[in-house]
This record gives sequence, C-alpha cells and structure tokens, in this order.
Amino acid sequence: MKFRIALIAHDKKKDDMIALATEYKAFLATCALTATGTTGGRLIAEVGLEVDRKHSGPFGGDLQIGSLLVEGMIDCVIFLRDPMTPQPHEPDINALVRACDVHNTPCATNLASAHLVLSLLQQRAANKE
Ligand SMILES: O=C(CO)COP(=O)(O)O
Repeated sequence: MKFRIALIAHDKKKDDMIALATEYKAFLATCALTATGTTGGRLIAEVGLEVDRKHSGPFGGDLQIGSLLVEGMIDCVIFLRDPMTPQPHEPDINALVRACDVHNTPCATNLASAHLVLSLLQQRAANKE
C-alpha cells in the first residue's frame, strides 16, 4: 500500500520542510503526496518529488486537504506550522488540525514529530517490501 501523505509548511518553515523532504526523499518518492500550493511547488522544484498541488493555504489549500482527509484519502499530515506569525487563514488551519483529531489521523506539527512519523512510516514500508 502506498502511504498517502499531506505536506504543508508555513513560510518560515518551508526551508525545514525542504530539508526534511530531502532527507526522506527515497521513501517519500514511494508515497502519494499532496501539498498546499507553494509548499508543493518547492517540493517539486527543489526536491524533485511528484506532488499533487492544491491551492495555497490562504486560498483554501488547507481546507482542500482537510476535505480529502475527511473522505479517507490521507493517511498522515506533516504540517510545519509557524507558531510565531499570525496567519490570515487561521480558521482553515484549525479546521485541518481538528479534522485530523476527529478522524484520528496522525498530524505532525513540528519538525521533531515529523521526523518520528516519517521514520516510522518508512520503517513500516520497508518491512512490507
Ligand atoms: O499556508 C499554508 C498552510 O496553512 C501553506 O500554504 P502554501 O504552501 O501555499 O504556502
């Protein structure tokens, strides 16, 4: 089974997301990836991953990913949030994180938890090979 992973990063966390995706590139390349617009654009251009890009976060991208998740199409969310910068679409961000909690979907909102989640999924994928 291909893991279906959503990747999202706020602007000040995008460099962290690129470094994370580069580190896990071999594994992520085996997954079905979805991302918000700008994050997805950078993952494609700078890491070389295949990504289904949704709208940018402030234009509804978090909501699009939340909708997929509610429909059972997302197994895990890596959402590198910036807790220091107010976001115009804060309600959308909260809606996505809430949907993860409602549907018991893993949601890593910082780098440390993202590493834990990705290394575990990577290990599971390797064990199934
Ligand atoms: O704002 C975001 C998540 O809330 C991310 O959107 P972008 O990837 O388009 O910057």
